[in-house]
This record gives sequence, C-alpha cells and structure tokens, in this order.
Amino acid sequence: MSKEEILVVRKNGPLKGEVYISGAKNSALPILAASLLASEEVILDEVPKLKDIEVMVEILRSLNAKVEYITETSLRIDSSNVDKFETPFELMDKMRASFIVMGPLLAKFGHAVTKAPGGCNIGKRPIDLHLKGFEALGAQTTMNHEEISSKTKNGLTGNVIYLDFPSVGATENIMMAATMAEGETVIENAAKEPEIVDLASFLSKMGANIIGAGTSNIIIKGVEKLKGTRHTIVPDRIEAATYMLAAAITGGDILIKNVLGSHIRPVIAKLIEIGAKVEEIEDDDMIRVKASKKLKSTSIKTLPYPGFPTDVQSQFMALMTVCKGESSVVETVFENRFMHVDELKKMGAAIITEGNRAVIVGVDKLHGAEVKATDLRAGAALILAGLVADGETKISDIYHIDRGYSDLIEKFTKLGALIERKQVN
Ligand SMILES: CC(=O)N[C@H]1[C@@H](OP(=O)(O)OP(=O)(O)OC[C@H]2O[C@@H](n3ccc(=O)[nH]c3=O)[C@H](O)[C@@H]2O)O[C@H](CO)[C@@H](O)[C@@H]1O
Ligand SMILES: C=C(OP(=O)(O)O)C(=O)O
Repeated sequence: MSKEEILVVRKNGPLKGEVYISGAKNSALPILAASLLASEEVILDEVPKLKDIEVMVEILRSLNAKVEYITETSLRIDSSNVDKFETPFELMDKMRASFIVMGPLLAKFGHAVTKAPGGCNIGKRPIDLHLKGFEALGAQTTMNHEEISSKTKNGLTGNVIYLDFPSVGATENIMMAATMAEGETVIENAAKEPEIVDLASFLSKMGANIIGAGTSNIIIKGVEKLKGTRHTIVPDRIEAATYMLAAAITGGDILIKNVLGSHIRPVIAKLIEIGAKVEEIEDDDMIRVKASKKLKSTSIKTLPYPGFPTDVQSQFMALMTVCKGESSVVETVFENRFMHVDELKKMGAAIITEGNRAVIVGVDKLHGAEVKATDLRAGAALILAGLVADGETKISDIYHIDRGYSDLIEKFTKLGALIERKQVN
C-alpha cells in the first residue's frame, strides 16, 4: 500500500514574527508560458517553489524549451529551439494554468493542440471565452474527444473581443495570442487582476505593445518579434493574505514582507472592520497584522478584482468561524467553492449554506479532526482553523496545498506554529 502524506497541525498560541512572501503562482505561471514567445533568453526572478511551477517547467521542456534553475527561485528560459505546438496531455490534467500555453503557441506557430485543463474542482471552469477569443483573432477550433486544436491559415489578425465575464485566464491567453497578431486587438471587459498587469509588463519588456492592462480595456498592437528580458514576479497577494489571516485568527503579530497593500485592499479593509490592527509600511512593501482581542463578525462577497478575491474566501471563512456573532459569505466567482464548509464543520464550526451563500455563527472553540484539503485554498483554511483548534488537526490530500504555498512548513514553523508533514498508510 502506498504511503500518503498528511499535515498535522496543533494549537500553539499566537503566531509572531516575520514572513517573506514568495512570487505569485498566478503570475509566474502565465509569465513562464509567455516566455515561449521570446526569441532570446529570458530570466525570471522570485519564481515560487511550487508543484504547479514544476508542471509548467515540464510543459515548456516537453516543447523543447531549455529551462534551468540559476538559484532556487530564479530561472533561465531559452525558447529559441521550441519546435512543437502539441502539449503532453498527461501534464495538462495536473493544473488549470496548463491551458495558458495555448495563446503563446498559437501566436508562435499559428497552431496549438492541447486538451481541456485540470486544476482545482471549484466550479465548471469552461474554456469557451479563451476559444472565442482565439476565433475572433482568426483561429479555427476543432475538438476531437479530449483534443482541442486551434489553427489559423494566414496568421492571427487583431479584433475587438468582448469578454462576457472578466476571466483572468481568457484575458491572459488572448493577450499573449495577440502580441504578434497583424494589427490591433482590443479586449473589452478584461480582467484587471495584478497578475494581468504583471504579465503585460513582462510582455512589454519583451517588446510587445500593450496598453491598458489593469483596466477593463486592453489594447494590444501586434509586433513582429519578441526579445529576451529579465523580470521579477510580483508578490503573491493570496499567500500574503493567508499569513495576515493567520495573525488574525491566532491573536498574533506578524510582519509580512514583500507584499503590496494596493493588491489586497479588500482583505485589509475587512480585517480592520472586524477589529484587527493593520499597519502598511508601503516604502518597504511590508504589512504588520496584529490582533489582541476577539474579532467581530462581518460579511464578504467575492468578486473579480478589485473586489474581494475568491482565492481568500475559504481562509476568511475559517477566521469567521471563531469571530463573535454571525458572519456571511457570498461566493459569486465559482459555483462550487464551499467544499471547505463540511470540513470546517467537522472541527466544530457552525456554518449553514444555501446556494452561493454561507452563514457562519462564531463558536468559542474549534476542535481538531481528520479533514480533507478538498482544494488548494480549502487546505489553507483548514491549516488556519487547526492553528486555534484544541487537539490535533490531520489534513489529508495535501497535494492541493503543495500546488500553491512555497515553504509552507518552514514559514509557519518560524512564526511559532506546530505543523508537520507525516507519512501515513
Ligand atoms: C492560475 C490562475 O491564475 N488561477 C486563478 C484564475 O483562474 P481562472 O483563470 O481559471 O479564472 P477565471 O477568471 O477564468 O474564472 C472566473 C469565472 O469565469 C468562468 N469562465 C472562465 C473562462 C471561460 O472561458 N469561461 C467561463 O465561464 C469560470 O468558470 C469562473 O466562474 O482566476 C481565478 C479568479 O480570480 C482564481 O480563482 C484562480 O486562482
Ligand atoms: C484556484 C486556484 O488555482 P487554479 O486556478 O490553478 O486551480 C487558486 O490559486 O486558488
């Protein structure tokens, strides 16, 4: 019988100290894919050490890109020998962001063959907006069983593309496809996430002509060629928010380094509203979060950026389970992002859901239990709950957590948490 790894978390009082935030997973993944477009060497700094990044590196290598680690978090990528436009299906299954290589491959070869991506099971997550965008640029899509093929006869041509929803992935894929298209592309109702801005800034350093990233209208004027560059990945706002919530739930005092407050305004606002102290030290990209008393209830509603991030919803709900009074959460981005609710209830949380709304009544105490990381951020929520629960919290299916948190055990342990990985049968 093969051994499985679990996380064991035990209560150890308030977390205190400093934590350094890694580069953003959701920036590094599309930027790695975009490096396929460079005719020269690209160097990326602050690449987080994550399973998803390993998968993306494998995808690039399978296409014949040369990828080497200069340091643990810096990568050199040479795509000059990339000669394939077909991605290995077994890698596509491993994460959602695998589909993001489609845009660059289409731009480079006028043809990309792949399959629908895997990733966290937090909703239906179709790819229709990506494909509509490619088609508007002149590609034809065919689907045969699992295979998705997008192909253009005479190269891509710029167009105006209105997105029915400001999809992060579709905005990124279309933006990358359009960088070398003939003429001008306008993405209307584009996603405005900081990761979109980071990708656009990387592409611009490579010589792409992009304006408006970070607003609803992105204009891309096609260029002939993209060159090499060096780029530092923006800090991970979701990882930062998770440690801010760790300070809040344990009544601790954590200095979070390498974080941009402007990227997580809703989380800061909600923490202040419920009674935590949040100090932004902007010149040094630091935020200190302190909580000395029991925090109050509140309500959150997830929305595309700059609204409250869906990727912090589960972790914030974990905090609400021990706040004073009745809180509520409305999830509007994904249809199935309450899987952590049943797990938190096993730990004594009082939560009722109806459709996309959850009502959370704060309890005095949580207790340890055997729980499952049903998806990446659900796993993070269970760690937060485990930090204040009596007894042992045993979290299984932690491969989800490894997709998104760099040096998790080291970072939490340094803050005083009792958290360890264990092998079980
Ligand atoms: C690798 C990465 O960056 N992942 C992030 C990205 O995911 P991802 O790019 O998959 O998220 P999207 O913004 O595309 O999805 C948002 C909503 O749009 C829907 N949709 C999306 C595409 C499409 O073609 N059709 C469609 O209907 C989705 O089902 C979902 O309900 O943004 C999400 C929303 O901030 C985050 O939770 C993920 O962490
Ligand atoms: C949902 C997430 O990731 P992905 O889109 O890669 O599944 C996430 O980062 O919370």
